[in-house]
Amino acid sequence: MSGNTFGTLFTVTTFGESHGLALGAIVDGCPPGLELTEADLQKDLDLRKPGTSKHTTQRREPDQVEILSGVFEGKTTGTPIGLLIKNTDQRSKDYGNIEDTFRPAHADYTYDQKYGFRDYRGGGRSSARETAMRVAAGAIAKKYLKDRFGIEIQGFLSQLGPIKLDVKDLSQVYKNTFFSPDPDAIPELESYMTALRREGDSVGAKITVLAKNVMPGLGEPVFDRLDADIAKAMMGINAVKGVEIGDGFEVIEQKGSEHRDEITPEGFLTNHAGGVLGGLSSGQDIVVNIALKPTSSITIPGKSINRKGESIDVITKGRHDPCVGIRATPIAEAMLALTLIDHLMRNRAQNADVHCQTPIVPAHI
Ligand SMILES: C=C(O[C@@H]1CC(C(=O)O)=C[C@@H](OP(=O)(O)O)[C@H]1O)C(=O)O
Repeated sequence: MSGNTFGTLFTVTTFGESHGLALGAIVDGCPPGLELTEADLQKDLDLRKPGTSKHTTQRREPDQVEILSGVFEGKTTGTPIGLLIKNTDQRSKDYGNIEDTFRPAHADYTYDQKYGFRDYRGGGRSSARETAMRVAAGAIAKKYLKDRFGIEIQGFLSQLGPIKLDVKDLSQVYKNTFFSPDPDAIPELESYMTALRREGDSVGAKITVLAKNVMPGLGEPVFDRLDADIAKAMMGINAVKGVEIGDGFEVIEQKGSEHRDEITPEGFLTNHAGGVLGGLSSGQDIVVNIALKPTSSITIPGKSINRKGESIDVITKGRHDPCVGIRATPIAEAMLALTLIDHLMRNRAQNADVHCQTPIVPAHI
């Protein structure tokens, strides 16, 4: 394996580079009989695609997905689902000066060290453009989880640089290009981003993703605990530098009496654990937070070296996101959906005939 396949029973293999002909994926292990059309995938792809706001990259890609196989008469057949998105707006000349130099904080240097050379056009395989395929595959997982089990996945922007967002109205998240759960904060986000763009700089962000109505018992201790696999899924997204489940790093200062989620027959009293106990889903909401670093492609010159190892100043050209976190919500949702569907399949394979005598406790009172 060389790192381009995710999952064990429900698998996604992606291929493609930012400036190549196309991006593609093979989704294997999808149960048969799921009603599926290209529109189901396009909805999420349209949320992620570039060029929809002045605060994201100005590259314009329709990200029109084609389902090549695995669906017949509107339903999945249980055979591999082939997906394709053609690249249409490559501008490779912007990368002429990147061929022999390494942008600080980008994958340029490490790709060259590992492979000896790289497709430098648009970042090649290391480009966040690759995440389009995860979103397409994740939309299949989301649909199955929702249609068959009522599991709902919802993400939102919870912080952009210094601006922390309150969760005021989750129904507004997909109606604004920031994925903000606080519509009142949009003017502040707009002016922050406008100033940042003028400086030619970039900034980090935090995304929260929730999964509701997950049944207890998903996850495979000890190495494939659900939280461990969620962390792997999230860290595999470009620019992600941190993952927290539930209270995350806040647990450091908590006492056991504060942190524990007490259980009553009517429901759990709190959810500090973020829906995972002992590496298994508890039936409470799964709560994941991820930290995305500031985009490395910025127009402020920075010190680096060329391929000969000589000192140079790098100036990045091209069309880039000043905050990759702005478009990361659908990507994080997709990766959580892919992790959950894979564990659902795995749980079904081993434990379909298990009966636990204890009733399932509601997620919360
Ligand atoms: C194209 C997308 O984002 C790209 C992500 C990206 C990078 O280095 O990650 C670099 C830019 O590519 P280009 O210079 O070719 O425009 C972004 O536009 C996308 O998300 O679909």
